[in-house]
Amino acid sequence: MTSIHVSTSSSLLQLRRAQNTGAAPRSRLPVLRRAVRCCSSSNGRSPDPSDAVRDVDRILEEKRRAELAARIASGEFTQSGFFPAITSKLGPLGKFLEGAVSRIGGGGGVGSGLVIPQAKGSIAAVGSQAFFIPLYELFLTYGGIFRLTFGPKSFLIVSDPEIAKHILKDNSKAYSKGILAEILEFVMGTGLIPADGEIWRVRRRAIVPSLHQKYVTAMISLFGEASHRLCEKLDTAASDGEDVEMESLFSRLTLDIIGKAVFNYDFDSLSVDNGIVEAVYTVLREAEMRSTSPIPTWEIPIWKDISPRQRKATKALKLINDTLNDLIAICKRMVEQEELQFHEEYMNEQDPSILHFLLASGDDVSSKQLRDDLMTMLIAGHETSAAVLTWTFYLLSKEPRVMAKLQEEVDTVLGDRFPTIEDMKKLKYTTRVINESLRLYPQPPVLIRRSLQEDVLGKYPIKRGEDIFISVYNLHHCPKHWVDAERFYPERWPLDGPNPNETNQNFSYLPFGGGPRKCWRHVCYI
Ligand code: HEM
Repeated sequence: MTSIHVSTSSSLLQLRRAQNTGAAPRSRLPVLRRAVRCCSSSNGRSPDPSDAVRDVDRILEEKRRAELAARIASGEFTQSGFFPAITSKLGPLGKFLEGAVSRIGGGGGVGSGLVIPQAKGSIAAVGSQAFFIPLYELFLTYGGIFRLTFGPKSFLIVSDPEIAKHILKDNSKAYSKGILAEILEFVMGTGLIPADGEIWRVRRRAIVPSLHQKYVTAMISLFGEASHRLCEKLDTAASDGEDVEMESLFSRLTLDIIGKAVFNYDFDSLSVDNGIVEAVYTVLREAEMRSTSPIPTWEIPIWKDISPRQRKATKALKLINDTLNDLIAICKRMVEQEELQFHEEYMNEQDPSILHFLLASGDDVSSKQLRDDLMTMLIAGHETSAAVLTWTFYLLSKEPRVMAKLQEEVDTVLGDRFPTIEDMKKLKYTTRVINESLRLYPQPPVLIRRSLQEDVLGKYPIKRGEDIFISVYNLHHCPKHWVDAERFYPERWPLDGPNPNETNQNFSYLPFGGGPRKCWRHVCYI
């Protein structure tokens, strides 16, 4: 059998750009919406797309960028009306900025003669694009740190690796998660992603040890089984000549995996649409809506009771919390009955989940914190992984050369087997493909922070309370750092070299963040 990761022996995944449907993106930050067509193929390799078409695309893109840069540089855009204009074009992030700006105070100038460059004007020229594209254009014009100002409020956009390193690592204690924590509070509470200070320190120390080698080994088997179920679904679609939406399928795949990996729950969302899956998506959509709403209606007491959307969200959240409570109770009973002593590499073979590890280690079952952490892992692990898979397959569909090379490696290393932890180390080119996909389309494309005290960023002093967006997308596309930055080229990192990360790339590459708040996924990143 010839297979690539979640692809199938008889399926050729041809991703094609969905026409602009105007549909709102489902996730909190906009992710790729692509349609995928499955059709039969003898060997799973796609034919070369027309070079001519690609050349035309490239020329048009270059022309569009040149025009936009010229318009920004000419001062055509005026500051008045800039915010509504930019926010309408930044998609969910833009609305999020607008909403956040109307809700929180902030902004602030600088305390010395040095003034951070300030972006001005309307961005009407950028058309209907994901928000990280206009932020990139602004970065090319205004540099590694600039201020987006809207009346008395403002945000700092950071695209400079040194400044990113300073905020994320060297002086990380001086920054909190700011707006992110405010927006996610209703769903994640003080879970590991939004938490700051002592709560974060205590919980990170409790949870990260659960990701030991034995757990990762068990998880890789789980990934294989879940991916196989997806492959079967794709094979059926292929033989029926059916269109499938890969973003949705990858979301279901990662939800199924996270459910098992974190609390031993089988969502089985690839096969059925049950109430809990819908509840998870209702809550995710509510988080997205809250991040984009200019008025926080959910804070108005009476509104919660009369708004059908609010009532639906509250009901969904209750269903998830009740389910989590049941799972905690079941797991607690298992822990009480087992004779296994807790130790460093503790793992219950029937239930290797993180929840089981935490309860066996003595975590407080009745605590809201435990639920917040479980919910955080459910959301953090599932959305990001689904988006990375979708973008990677999109890129592969555009580069048959890379696809063929990857497929050859997978066939050689795996043949017909499911992958093991040892295989992961041998899948070097496959890893580079994912590294490169994460470079071109990082998830999330921005990291959000707020300064807790005065600080100096680059040469600019900043005040306490500044809201900061570190644009990972800009860092990953910076033409100064990357040769041929827009090209999908996994070979840019030699196979016998180290795995690229923020340290060996001097904070020009940080798909998993950096410093103490880095994604713990890197702990098990092989
Ligand atoms: C390809 C997949 C993933 C990507 C690209 C990714 C990316 C990131 C990034 C960039 C951060 C840093 C956020 C910040 O600094 O504000 C982060 C943090 C985090 N991620 Fe991931 N992540 C992925 C998968 C996962 C999975 C599978 C889980 C768990 C099941 C997870 C759990 C977390 C947690 C708990 C944090 C917060 C860590 C802390 O603050 O101590 N992530 N992730």
